[in-house]
Amino acid sequence: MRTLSSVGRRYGIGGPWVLRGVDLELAAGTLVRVEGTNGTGKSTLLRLLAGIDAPTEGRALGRPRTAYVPERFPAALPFTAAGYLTHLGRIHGLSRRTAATRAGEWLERFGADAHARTPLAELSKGTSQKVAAAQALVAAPELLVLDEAWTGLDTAARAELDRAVAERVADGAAVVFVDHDPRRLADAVDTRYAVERGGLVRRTEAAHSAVGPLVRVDVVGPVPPEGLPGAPALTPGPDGTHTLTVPAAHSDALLRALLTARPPWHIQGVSRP
Ligand SMILES: Nc1ncnc2c1ncn2[C@@H]1O[C@H](COP(=O)(O)OP(=O)(O)OP(=O)(O)O)[C@@H](O)[C@H]1O
Repeated sequence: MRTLSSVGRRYGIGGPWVLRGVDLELAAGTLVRVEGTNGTGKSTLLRLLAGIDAPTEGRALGRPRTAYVPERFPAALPFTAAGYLTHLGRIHGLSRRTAATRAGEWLERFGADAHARTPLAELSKGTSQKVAAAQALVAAPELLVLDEAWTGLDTAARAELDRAVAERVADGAAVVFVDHDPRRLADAVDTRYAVERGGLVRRTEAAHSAVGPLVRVDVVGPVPPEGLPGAPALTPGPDGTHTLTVPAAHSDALLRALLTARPPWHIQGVSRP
């Protein structure tokens, strides 16, 4: 339904390649997680998949009806929350009445119905993030691309977005997401990819939840090397700290690798997440 074929992307003439030689075929009715350390090109990949950016080389094929939630939602548009969602629904081909009904339903599902008539520019960050999620769901897209769409949502809205994703997949859509929580939708993910050194690596091991309990390791050190045991999910923290999360079966090997790394790592703590 959407395919990237030998895709490369760089910004500016002669700039470094952010992605190169990327092949990816999205299938209908699948949930795909994209991982990778900070700045590796996850957002770039998602924008290419969503079709709001074009490859510098290679080809992006397939034109499913697509919706996208960016990392930062451009909220400074002259609409109320409900007006904006209705407008987007109309752009996607819904009748005015259906668009307005769906807009109301999604605002309610995300717990933002009290702000239906609030101008976008006056919404709190959390509510704006709810509108960002709602705008992507209003027209039941065939391809849904979520770039850290859970960030900034309250617990209930995060759970609602999990449900909405599961519904889209059950309805035959492809959903691609990036999220810092390694457990996000772990039971439901069909395929995981990591963006590494400009390429895309398919993760073959099962999703974390399927391999038992997780271990969390808090470390301070340089940017983590690639290829650590257990393919840990990485969350950067303040002041050079990182949190690595791996299946418990890989934690001893991971700790050994961190302790013997050059330059060395300082392990601050090991816990159950
Ligand atoms: N519009 C742009 N113009 C110039 N450089 C860009 C642009 N967008 C991204 N980049 C660069 O491309 C590289 C990859 O960025 P990208 O945002 O895709 O990574 P990411 O993995 O999503 O990062 P993060 O985890 O921090 O969101 C970075 O070096 C970034 O500075």
